[in-house]
Amino acid sequence: MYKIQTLNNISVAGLNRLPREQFEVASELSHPDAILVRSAKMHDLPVPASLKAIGRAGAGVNNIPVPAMTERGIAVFNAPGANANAVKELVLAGMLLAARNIAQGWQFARELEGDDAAIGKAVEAGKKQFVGFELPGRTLGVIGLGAIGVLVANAARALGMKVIGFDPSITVRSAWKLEADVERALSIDDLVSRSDFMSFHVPLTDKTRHMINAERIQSMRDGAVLLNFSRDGIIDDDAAVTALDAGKLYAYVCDFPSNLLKTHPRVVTLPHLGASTCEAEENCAVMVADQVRAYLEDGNVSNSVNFPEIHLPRNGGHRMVVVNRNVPNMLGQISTDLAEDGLNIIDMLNRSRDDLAVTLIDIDKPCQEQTVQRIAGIDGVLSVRCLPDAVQA
Ligand SMILES: NC(=O)c1ccc[n+]([C@@H]2O[C@H](COP(=O)([O-])OP(=O)(O)OC[C@H]3O[C@@H](n4cnc5c(N)ncnc54)[C@H](O)[C@@H]3O)[C@@H](O)[C@H]2O)c1
Ligand SMILES: O=C(O)CC[C@@H](O)C(=O)O
Repeated sequence: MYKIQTLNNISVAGLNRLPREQFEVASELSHPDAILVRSAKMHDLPVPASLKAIGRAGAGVNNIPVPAMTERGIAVFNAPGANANAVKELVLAGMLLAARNIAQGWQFARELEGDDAAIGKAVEAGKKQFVGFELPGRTLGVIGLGAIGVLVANAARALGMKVIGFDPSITVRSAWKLEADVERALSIDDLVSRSDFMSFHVPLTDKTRHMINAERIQSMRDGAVLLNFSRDGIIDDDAAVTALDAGKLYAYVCDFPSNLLKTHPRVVTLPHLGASTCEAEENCAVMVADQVRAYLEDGNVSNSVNFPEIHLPRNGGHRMVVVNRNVPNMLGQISTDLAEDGLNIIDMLNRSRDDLAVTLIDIDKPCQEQTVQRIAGIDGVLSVRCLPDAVQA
């Protein structure tokens, strides 16, 4: 029985991928084999010695101390692309909210008083303050052309906007999906100086924090609109508010409210709703539940942010999963220990990523605790476990 701890509400569709006969799933339990999480911050949480995997039911992993998990041989999975359409739709809504002053107009309408004749009169007198502008012909700059950025760029093209994008590490997969007439910006500075709207779809890292600051805002077109559905911290909010107050920026739409932003007349903040659709919540939960299950049951790895992709079909034998540093002679030492315990390797696969390697070894006899201890004692081995035998179909 594997134990799975949930730190946030995880869609039932995902939890249903973990059958109750094999998985105990609860928000409070001791010695979890895996944790499923959405946005809960894990940086200051103790890490149980039993933990083998973390499944992030979403895209961003800045709430998880990934390097520390790697150091302990714990796999971290996310759900790439599973909520991208949900975010894209909210970004499109955000552009319209800003361009048509929808939030401000709605607030005005909610505060109207008097009988309907009085309201009608106030509407006609007041509406001129909410005159907006249309999207076709305007330029959208998209920073980060991954799962979300590509969808946003293509949707904006379909709305008649000119689109320029910047992503120095764009994948071939994303490049194939991108509409051919999305123009490549030479740099962030090039992009910000030519855009009417800017939308950010990058992870929050030390390199992307405050990627938009006072200096970059000064080089923007007058009346530009910023959209941040990525992470709190990508934009320097103090600089954005100063520029809004000075009339340099037209509007700021973001998914991360704060005391500074929440009541500003030119800011629309939403309570981190980017991925909050039934479809996205289900997609993310199903994807990470399947990935965590595959890793716990078979050692196979898909969509990890710190482990290499590795897939070895179960063709009999008793499987051992070794996570080790990617240094010379690890396989030599592991196979020597197996041989000394009289175990024969019938299948083996080793994959590495950066400083870490995963080795799946199928051996001819059930593995003993003493063998696990010997291999765990090899300098550079981060974790070892023997898996229950696969259920034969
Ligand atoms: N508001 C929400 O609810 C919500 C939902 C999903 C994702 N997000 C955020 O959006 C981010 C992007 O999600 P995604 O699914 O598109 O991820 P992704 O990994 O598919 O794409 C991220 C892209 O950013 C690019 N990138 C990284 N650093 C860059 C830089 N300095 N300049 C330009 N490009 C850079 C990468 O090359 C990659 O192509 C996530 O990391 C997460 O923080 C927010
Ligand atoms: O789980 C959520 O609601 C937010 C997820 C989002 O921030 C992400 O990075 O995928």
